[in-house]
Amino acid sequence: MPLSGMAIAFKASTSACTAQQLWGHPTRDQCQYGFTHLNERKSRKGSAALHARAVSGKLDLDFGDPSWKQKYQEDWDRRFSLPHITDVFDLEPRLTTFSLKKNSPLGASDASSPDKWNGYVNKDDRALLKVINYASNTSAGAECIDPDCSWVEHWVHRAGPRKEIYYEPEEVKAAIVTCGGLCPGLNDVIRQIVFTLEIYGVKNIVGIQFGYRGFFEKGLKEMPLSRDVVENINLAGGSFLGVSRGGAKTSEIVDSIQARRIDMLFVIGGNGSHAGANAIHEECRKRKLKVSVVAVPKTIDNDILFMDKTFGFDTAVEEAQRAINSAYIEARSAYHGVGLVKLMGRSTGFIAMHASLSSGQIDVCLIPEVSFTLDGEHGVLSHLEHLLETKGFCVVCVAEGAGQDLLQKSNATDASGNVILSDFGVHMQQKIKKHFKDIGVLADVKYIDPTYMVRACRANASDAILCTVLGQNAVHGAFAGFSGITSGICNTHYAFLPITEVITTPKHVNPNSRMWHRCLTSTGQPDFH
Ligand SMILES: Nc1ncnc2c1ncn2[C@@H]1O[C@H](COP(=O)(O)OP(=O)(O)O)[C@@H](O)[C@H]1O
Ligand SMILES: O=P(O)(O)OC[C@H]1O[C@](O)(COP(=O)(O)O)[C@@H](O)[C@@H]1O
Ligand SMILES: [Mg+2]
Repeated sequence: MPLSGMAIAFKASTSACTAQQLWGHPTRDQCQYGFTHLNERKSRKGSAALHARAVSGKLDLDFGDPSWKQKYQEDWDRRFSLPHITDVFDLEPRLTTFSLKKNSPLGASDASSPDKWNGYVNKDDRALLKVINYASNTSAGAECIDPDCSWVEHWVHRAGPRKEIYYEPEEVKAAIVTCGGLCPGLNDVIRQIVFTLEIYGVKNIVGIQFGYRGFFEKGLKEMPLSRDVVENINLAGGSFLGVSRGGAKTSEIVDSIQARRIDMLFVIGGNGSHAGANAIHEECRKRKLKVSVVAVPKTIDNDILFMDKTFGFDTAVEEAQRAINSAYIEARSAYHGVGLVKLMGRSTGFIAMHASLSSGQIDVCLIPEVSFTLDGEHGVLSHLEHLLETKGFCVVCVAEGAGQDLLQKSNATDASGNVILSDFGVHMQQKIKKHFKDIGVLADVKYIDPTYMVRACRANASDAILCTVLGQNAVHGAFAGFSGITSGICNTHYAFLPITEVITTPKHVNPNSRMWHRCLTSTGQPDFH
């Protein structure tokens, strides 16, 4: 039943559990290292009962209750249900205009013909987020909910094109914005969003320049986008639209969305941009604007919850390896050479860990999630001494956010409110130089900081594919009527998730994960305590 003009009727109230309520949940510290975090509490009868704390912000489980698992899963399903424009508007969908069958497209002209092409994702299709059944909570990397570490299903919604859509493509104005720091693959995502929108039949596509700023800063004009315009933008790094930090004025942004008559907004960005996208989505709902806000997670830091990886991360690791290799060559070729490389990752050590693992040339990898001491018998410096003595050289990789407890804290923040960190790379370089000078041992320290080189490059093949899929899925999500969602890869499957769930806290390296253990096995570094 095609719906011409898509008349809009508002619903009296939104669903019982609104995204606003979810957004109000307290930060879940357990998300850092798993889904849950157990704390022990005395029950009224005096026996010790284990309760899962804050699994859903409010859920308090009693594992003595035989239905705890059902309650947990119901809560999970509620949290991961996708906000939809029909939560606010009474709307009937129409058959999609997206078909890859060139001679028999679905849609008004062909609505009655049976569609034999199984190219659509059913609204109830889901993917399992976790597949390991941990036999014990002492298993490596175990993420347990109850003391027995019972198997619990965590489902997320499968991404992809739906057979029914909630927008008339010819009437749609779609906007794309890229926010935060640069990341390899931004242009690939922009390009695929434009391509896919055009396949649906959208004619009015614009780019918003320089992040959220483009919505309100005078002089920043919308950029008309089409296949012709974006055809080759993936051949270069950076963002064709420009990026920026700061300027999070939600009401002004939504005023601008309203004035420009934007129906779909695609936000490509990291944690901060996602928080912004969700605020825009909420404000649009409040103003009863039929706008789908769909995000695509971007960050070389790979710190977005539930995602296997974010686009740009693979490329960043590959580039980082080049810096590590140079540091290795310098250190290897010098008498008592010490190569030191600082890699991005303000609160997470994913790039440092993966680049250390992939290069195989690192002796010491230091990340924010794992504390260490520099001085003393068990400190990093004494280990470097040992390495110079035994193998004659060494290579150290540090993540930007590592060792912040050893440095003077600064209260400075960037335009987006992110804390500006003290430079641990420079500190480490000075400490190494001073240490070897003090003990009278020659050390030739070569420090490499490839920070911006790592993220200003073009996406590699694997990231280019990821960007392609995520960009396409973002458009499918918007046409399917979702808003306040993001598109990601979760446990090897492409999924839609509510933004509220992915921004509760940044994802971190789990020091008890097999991956970190593999990194330690590879570097051979001891505990620095
Ligand atoms: N909590 C928030 N609510 C609304 N907007 C935000 C929030 N945090 C950041 N932003 C905005 O999102 C944009 C990108 O944020 P930033 O932290 O710089 O990058 P990233 O999205 O990569 O994490 C900026 O314009 C910033 O003002
Ligand atoms: O110097 P800039 O542009 O503020 O960027 C530095 C930051 O960018 C990052 O890559 C993170 O960027 P995002 O927040 O955009 O994902 C951090 O690792 C680093 O601290
Ligand atoms: Mg960020």
